[in-house]
Amino acid sequence: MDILRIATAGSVDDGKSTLIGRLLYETKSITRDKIEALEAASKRKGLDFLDLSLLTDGLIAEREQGITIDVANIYFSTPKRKYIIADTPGHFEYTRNMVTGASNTKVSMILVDARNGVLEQTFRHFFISSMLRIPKVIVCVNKMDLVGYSEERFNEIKDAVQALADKVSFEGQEITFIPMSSLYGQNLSTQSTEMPWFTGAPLLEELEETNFDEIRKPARFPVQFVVRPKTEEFHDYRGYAGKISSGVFSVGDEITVLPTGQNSKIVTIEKFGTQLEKAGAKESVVITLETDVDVSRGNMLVKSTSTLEPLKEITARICWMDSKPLVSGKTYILQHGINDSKAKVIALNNKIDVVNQDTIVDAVSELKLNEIGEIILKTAKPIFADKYEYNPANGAFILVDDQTNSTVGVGFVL
Ligand SMILES: Nc1nc2c(ncn2[C@@H]2O[C@H](COP(=O)(O)OP(=O)(O)OP(=O)(O)O)[C@@H](O)[C@H]2O)c(=O)[nH]1
Repeated sequence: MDILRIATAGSVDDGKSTLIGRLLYETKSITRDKIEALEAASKRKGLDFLDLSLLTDGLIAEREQGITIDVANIYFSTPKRKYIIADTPGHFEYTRNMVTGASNTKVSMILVDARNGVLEQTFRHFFISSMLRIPKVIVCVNKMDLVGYSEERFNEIKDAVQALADKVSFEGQEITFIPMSSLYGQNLSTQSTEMPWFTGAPLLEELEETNFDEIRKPARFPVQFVVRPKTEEFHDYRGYAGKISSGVFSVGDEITVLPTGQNSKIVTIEKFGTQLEKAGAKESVVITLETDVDVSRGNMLVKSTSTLEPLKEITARICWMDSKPLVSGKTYILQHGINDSKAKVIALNNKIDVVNQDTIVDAVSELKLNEIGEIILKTAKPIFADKYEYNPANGAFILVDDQTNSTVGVGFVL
């Protein structure tokens, strides 16, 4: 069954947990015992209605103990498809956690509290959704009950968000606006009774209708391990084990080994002892080749029809995650898939001005915690990355501080 992966974002108290909780409730994704636990927990809080926000994360017990979880994947399904919602609270975690699932996140839901309208966070979330090339953004204008279900207020917010979108969205990105009340279930799984002026689809229908043909991505296979059994029988065997990062490889495909540029042909693709005709992104396989080429851990096999140029100088957009700022001239460890290399920041081109909702500020001297900017890196070893825009699965990397060993930035190749 088709799986749709959704990222959610909003500011504190916009009603994200309530929205997701209600979506689970209305799609009957919650078991009877959980509803009973929810009723009891709501009652203990002195509420005379179901506090659906407690459902999110499926962590009622933990919530009661006051434990907060920074990211949770929530699963539910309808007869049509399965859904995975990545619920992430702050903007910082949002960036980091979205990056890991970014290449297959198809929808980003951005919540706006109808009373507050557009905030700095809205711009940030919009910007990140666009930067991550998420094809569809649904702007959920929530708490419409608190503004009298006003069409005028909805249009005001819609215009303001559209103005942000005009600045940062990419060609082909779809943007949809839905006025809703998560608390009262207006425009969640059914058409709102309070907002007859809204002619669009409710949220669930919008999600169900979302359809993205997986664009053909270039085939990339980072070699994690060379299989060379030391027995007589398998004396000549050479298998290359790893996880396909994007695209599809088939038996008979002409491939090129990076960085050597040697060419060969795929003879077998094996997965857990089964021979496959072809395998695609995220599958862990062992590939054997027709000729004896020089392949070692960290090399990459690509289809010869869509090979790539190894990079030693990388222009990238960086989200900075460390309290110590990024400065020009400093050297970090760049980790791209299973490969790493020393990388020196040779230029800091610009940064995003979130406060003034502008995309570019030139001539910057540093990138502080949570700032996003464009830099140029020089690496000691070649990196086999695609442009993120062209192939997200092979276009992102992290920067690690070699002193503290912590991840200090996430980068997207431009
Ligand atoms: N009136 C009204 N209140 C809502 C609506 N949606 C959520 N709320 C209330 O707003 C408050 C915050 O809701 P949550 O769902 O916890 O918000 P959140 O965005 O998940 O908040 P964090 O978990 O702190 O990020 C709660 O008191 C909800 O009951 C709505 O549509 N209308």
